[in-house]
Amino acid sequence: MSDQTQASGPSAARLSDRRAFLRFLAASPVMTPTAMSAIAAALAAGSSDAFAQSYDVLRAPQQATADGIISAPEQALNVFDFEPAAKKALPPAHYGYLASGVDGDETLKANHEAFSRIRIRARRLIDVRKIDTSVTIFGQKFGTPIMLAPVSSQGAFHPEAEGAVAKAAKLKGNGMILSTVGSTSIEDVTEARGAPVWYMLYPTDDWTVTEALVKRAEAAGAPAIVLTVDRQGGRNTETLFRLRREDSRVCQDCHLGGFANEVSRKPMFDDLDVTKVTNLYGTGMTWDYVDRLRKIVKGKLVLKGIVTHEDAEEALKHGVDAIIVSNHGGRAEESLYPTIDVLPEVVKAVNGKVPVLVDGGFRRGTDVLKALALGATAVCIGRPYCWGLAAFGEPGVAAVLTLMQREFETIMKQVGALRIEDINADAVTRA
Ligand SMILES: Cc1cc2nc3c(=O)[nH]c(=O)nc-3n(C[C@H](O)[C@H](O)[C@H](O)COP(=O)(O)O)c2cc1C
Ligand SMILES: CC(C)CC(=O)C(=O)O
Repeated sequence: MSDQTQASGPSAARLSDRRAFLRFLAASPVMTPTAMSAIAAALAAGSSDAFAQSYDVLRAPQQATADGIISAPEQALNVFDFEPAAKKALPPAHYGYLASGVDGDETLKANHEAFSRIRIRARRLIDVRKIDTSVTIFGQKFGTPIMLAPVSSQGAFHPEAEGAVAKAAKLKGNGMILSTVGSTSIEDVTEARGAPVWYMLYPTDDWTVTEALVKRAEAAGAPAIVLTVDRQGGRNTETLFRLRREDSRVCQDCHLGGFANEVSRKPMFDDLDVTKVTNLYGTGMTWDYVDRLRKIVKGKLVLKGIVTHEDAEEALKHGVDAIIVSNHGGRAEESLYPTIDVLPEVVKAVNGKVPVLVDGGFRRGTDVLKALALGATAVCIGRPYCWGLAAFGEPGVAAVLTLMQREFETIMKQVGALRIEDINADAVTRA
């Protein structure tokens, strides 16, 4: 297994000093004699899993904080712990921008809730001590099938913005997709990630500008252009508006709104003449636009925001190289089906011809396994890594990625899968 998947926590140096480590464990208020002797035996046997085995007992006493909100990334038990920490760290309007769905947030909530209707079938008596979680998409190998979805304006969450995210993604082996309206240029993100990143395109209504964005992304090495197609109808981000009642300060980074703001401070539009551009979303885009883009994109063209088999079939006809099943994390339309529930119809329509990715509500390793079992090639997460970023910068993002990866590896072993390809429909059933 790569170093991308090792547990964080007490350093290797501390682990190598067995006696000090055992003294440290013995001092823990939750340590039981049985757990203590199991850990001592594992250490004596030189097991590289010693820390993993002891981790459950170790981390419990580190948790308490005065207000129940974590104050360091290593205190987190799961990714949910980062959300209140992000809320505490951010001005209300910035948190509102991150948290918001649309209308009553029904799609947003449904995305995650839907995972509990899918149950996992555990398998026994398979030697799962060594597993491989790597996945290759478009010839690019990642250490994990958990990718980072494009999230705009990350400067609103942390001064290091997408740069911090890219560094954590490099450390943990996650693929990354940069938003057109990111706070950091693709050149800087690529350097921080140490590898090419995918570029998410919001089309403008000036073809010259759109073409220049694509060319710049490809010149920076982006193997894929990800066209987001689910923001054409406008939206009502009510949670954001509610929190802005508490925080009326203007923010150039995320919620001032309007095209001028969105491009004027975003580095991908530097040096471009944007005087003719009036819109990033309501551009009247149709399948003709996909054809036009297909002709100029030299690498792979991906559509993000597909939620029906009809559109998946159409996408294939138009030469698309991959699909991301997405409802924009519940930020586009209200009352949509959860993405995990529409994934099977898209997978069926695509029939293995191109990779199918999915995002929306992924918070647990088990969520990831369920999607892969239902035919996804990889999954993307949005808000969770931004919670980590907002609360603690790069170490926060790294901790979020570590926790999800650790949970994913655990459930992979529990279903007896040694490689990503071993995860199939037999691993899940509808509740
Ligand atoms: C604050 C925020 C900004 C986003 N910005 C973009 C964007 O610029 N382009 C895009 O295609 N999707 C954007 N998304 C949607 C994500 O790419 C992704 O589809 C969604 O966050 C996945 O759901 P999750 O947050 O529940 O993981 C954004 C999401 C959030 C929360
Ligand atoms: C509105 C855009 C600037 C970013 C986006 O896609 C989002 O906030 O969901």
